[in-house]
Amino acid sequence: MAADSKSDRGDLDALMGKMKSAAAPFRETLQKLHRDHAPINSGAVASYIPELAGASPDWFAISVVTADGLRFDVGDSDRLFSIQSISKPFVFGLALEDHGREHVLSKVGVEPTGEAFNSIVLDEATNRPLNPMVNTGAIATADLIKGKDQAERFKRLMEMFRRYIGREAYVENATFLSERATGHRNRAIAHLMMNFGMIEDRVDETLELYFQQCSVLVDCHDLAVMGATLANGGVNPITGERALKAEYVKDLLSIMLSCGIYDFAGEWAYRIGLPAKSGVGGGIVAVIPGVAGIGVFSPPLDEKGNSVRGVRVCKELSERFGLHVFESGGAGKSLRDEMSPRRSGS
Ligand SMILES: NC(=O)CC[C@H](N)C(=O)O
Repeated sequence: MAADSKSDRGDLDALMGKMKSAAAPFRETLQKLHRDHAPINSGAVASYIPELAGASPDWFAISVVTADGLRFDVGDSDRLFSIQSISKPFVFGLALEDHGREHVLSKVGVEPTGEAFNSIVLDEATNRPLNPMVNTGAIATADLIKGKDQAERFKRLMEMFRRYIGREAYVENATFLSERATGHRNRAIAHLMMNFGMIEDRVDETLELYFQQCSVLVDCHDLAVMGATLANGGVNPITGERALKAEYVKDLLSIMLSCGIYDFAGEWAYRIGLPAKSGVGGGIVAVIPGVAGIGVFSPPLDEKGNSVRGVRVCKELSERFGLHVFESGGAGKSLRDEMSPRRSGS
């Protein structure tokens, strides 16, 4: 997308949150981004979970929420959909809070798989799934969530999502039941891991919890708030409530950067360079550390299970604003520093 440097500057100001009055040009940029990407008609809506097949390929939203609480929403930004795999880093964060880093890492690794999200590959040398962003590792992570019984584990999960999205979190029952009835591959994965002693023997409970976390309803704006919460050191910038201990924010972001986009993660890190997570419901959350969260929602997926429009919108935003976390300009003097009013002291 071509744009003169003057309007880029205005967009940047809005993104920086330095002047509330500069918000309008950035909103226009997002509207144009939405208009430009709406005609894309490649990709296919996920259907392996029957309930997802009813999504319209035309639903499309882009949201950005800055770490200091400015909000930008275009398109179908309040249409609810199931969070699916985007739940994975956030549940991983709760497991870290429940057990600490070393115990969690003894149960699930942090190596990219280069495999599809539902791959059955496990690290037999260390007796762990490879990372918490693929189904094996996410089921092992759900196994770690503490609670005296299933109800309490579920409540703690919902409470965690509430802190990130700033309102009560709900599971969409139809999606949950649909995946529970058809999730034979995940069931097989869980039993295989139980056989190897990678997870405890409450396998049905843990699978329920995993299917429930995937069925949490969010809209695109919620995704941006979740991303902004991570961008803001774990504190939800809209409610001011802490959702994650500050010490674990980097755990989530590093694993999102290396493993969040499955077998496209390497290319994503190279080209787009933002910690991110996608889900088969069509959502993508991306984080500009210290600056903002980005949410994109569009159900048609590419062959790797990532939203086609979502990947393209994130790529365009990253290139246009130089958002790659390793953007040249110097480690200490990066654009990110300039973009954060608090860090730059302005
Ligand atoms: N990539 C995804 O979003 C996958 C999540 C989905 N619930 C599954 O387990 O298959």
